[in-house]
Amino acid sequence: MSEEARPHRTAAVIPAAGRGVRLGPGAPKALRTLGGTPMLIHAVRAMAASRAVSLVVVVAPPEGAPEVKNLLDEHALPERTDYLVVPGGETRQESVRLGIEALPDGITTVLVHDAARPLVPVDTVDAVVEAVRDGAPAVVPALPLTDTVKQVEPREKGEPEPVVATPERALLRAVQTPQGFDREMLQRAHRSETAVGEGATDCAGMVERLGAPVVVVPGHEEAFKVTRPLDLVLAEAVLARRRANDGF
Ligand SMILES: Nc1ccn([C@@H]2O[C@H](COP(=O)(O)OP(=O)(O)OP(=O)(O)O)[C@@H](O)[C@H]2O)c(=O)n1
Ligand SMILES: C[C@](O)(CO)[C@H](O)COP(=O)(O)O
Repeated sequence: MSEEARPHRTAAVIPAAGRGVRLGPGAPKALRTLGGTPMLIHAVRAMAASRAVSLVVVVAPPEGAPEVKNLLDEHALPERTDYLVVPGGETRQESVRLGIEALPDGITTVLVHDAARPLVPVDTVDAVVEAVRDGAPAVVPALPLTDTVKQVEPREKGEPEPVVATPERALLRAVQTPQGFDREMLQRAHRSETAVGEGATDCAGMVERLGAPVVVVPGHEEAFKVTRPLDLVLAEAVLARRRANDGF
């Protein structure tokens, strides 16, 4: 089948195998609740809300895969959305690779979305999918920064760190997820020794290491990552406001 005739099929891979060390003691972060529902379920629903997404691959904590499968069975997804659960790895990058390896034939576009970004709006998801379908091999949603950023020479904790540069803030963006990819490009990045390795904190950065173009579309304030305890307070407030606005 020619490239033009190939139907687009989109899957979302959700790495959810992290511990959530920065959030503090408790269950693995993806299983902690937000408004009474596990964060992971919010993230899965956020992906399934896009009509483009026909499959969600959840990468679960290795020992928690059966529990995650039960959770997904309990919380209904739209009928058009299938899901798979696979056990994760030691790092986010490894977990994403395991998720990609589980993708069936026929998927052409892949979203990679942190379980730790449970509140991303569907418009942001759709904007990413659209940009990939329009031909960009890698797409990231991102926002301009509000703080000024300094590059430093790292020192032991608590020691003053010398500043070496102040990048021009107007040229910087804070990158969110879901990040969207042409499937072959994402697979190439995860199989490449050049792309895999130290300092690659997102998949788009790995694609950049291959010399391929990555483009930015507007992100959303509510797509923030739940990383520290205060983020959880904010996430509860955003969810409560949404529920009040929706009248349930
Ligand atoms: N071995 C890992 C580590 C992280 N993740 C996932 O990658 C996403 C982004 O990672 P982060 O926010 O750093 O989560 P944690 O690694 O859980 O957090 P921390 O670094 O505080 O432990 C999360 O959905 C997390 O579950 C994963 O699937 N496998
Ligand atoms: C992928 C990411 O969310 C983009 O901002 C981020 O790099 C993940 O970093 P983490 O340290 O694994 O949370």
